[in-house]
Amino acid sequence: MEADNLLTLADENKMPQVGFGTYLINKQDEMDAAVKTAFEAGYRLFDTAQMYRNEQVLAAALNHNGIARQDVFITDKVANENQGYELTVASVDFSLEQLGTDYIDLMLVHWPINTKFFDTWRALEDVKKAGKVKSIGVSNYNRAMLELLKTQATEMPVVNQIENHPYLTSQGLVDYDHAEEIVTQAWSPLGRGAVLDNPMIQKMADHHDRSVAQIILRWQVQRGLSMIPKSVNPARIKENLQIFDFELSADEMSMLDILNRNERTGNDPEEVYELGHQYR
Ligand SMILES: NC(=O)C1=CN([C@@H]2O[C@H](COP(=O)(O)OP(=O)(O)OC[C@H]3O[C@@H](n4cnc5c(N)ncnc54)[C@H](OP(=O)(O)O)[C@@H]3O)[C@@H](O)[C@H]2O)C=CC1
Ligand SMILES: O=C1CO[C@H](CO)[C@@H](O)[C@@H]1O
Repeated sequence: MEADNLLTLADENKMPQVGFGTYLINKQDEMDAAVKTAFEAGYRLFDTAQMYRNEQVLAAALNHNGIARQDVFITDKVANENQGYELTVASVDFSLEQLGTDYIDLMLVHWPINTKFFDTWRALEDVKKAGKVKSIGVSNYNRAMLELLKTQATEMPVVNQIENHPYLTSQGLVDYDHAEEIVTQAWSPLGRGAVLDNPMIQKMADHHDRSVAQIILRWQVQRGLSMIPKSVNPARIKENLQIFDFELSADEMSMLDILNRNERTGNDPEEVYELGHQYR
């Protein structure tokens, strides 16, 4: 895979820092158009999940656009309902079928669930050993969950995909991930639009002649995070990757850092861990 801005993961695999989120893109024509624009704009990472029910749609879109498997990095996630040892292994096989491939670049545990915690991870370690996935990671894990995983894991996750944007900076977790050589990857990096009308970020955007989204994504790049913004709008798909040709000052970075409100748009990982419930 040739791509700009590759990060080297702890297992030595390479992953693009900015990827393309596909949640809620389920119609084939919409996926075809989004993948075309994204690939042409330079995206090489595509983020899907068993829960999104769009693995097959994504694979078809790559085919329809003549994009070779080895030219992209595919992230997938084990759905809550598929957790546990046997179900996880079977679900990875099903995902491979849906994606029409014999390997997945990065497979994540979508959410931590107390009763399935170690068995699901052991299954991912084994499917990696079997060569079905190149790298393994987690999503929505806090520090305590990562510390717990360490007590029994043979190998640790190389990526922790978490909700992260200016209203939910989770700096303590980001620092912990970094110290443990785990790449923090921001989901909903634009807070699903919730941060886009912030008047202070707008002033910064005006100063740089950029959009608010670009300022936020650039802030994440300079914090060292990976991110997977989603858009179906061609202009927005492109602008979300045009963030490597300008820089925010230390003062601008600090200003964005202090906007944190610990405000989630999605589920609280601790609640999911305890209750093992499905998504809201
Ligand atoms: N691991 C997990 O538990 C989770 C993972 N994810 C992953 O993260 C990806 C991204 O998160 P998502 O929740 O989609 O939220 P995002 O923060 O990426 O925001 C997407 C929303 O912002 C709009 N948007 C995108 N770019 C711009 C822009 N430049 N200017 C203005 N509006 C913009 C989009 O609309 P439009 O399409 O019209 O441009 C869409 O409504 C998901 O698609 C999924 O792959 C998401 C949630 C949970
Ligand atoms: O990946 C995801 C997409 O969004 C859902 C709704 O918030 C999340 O629960 C899920 O983790």
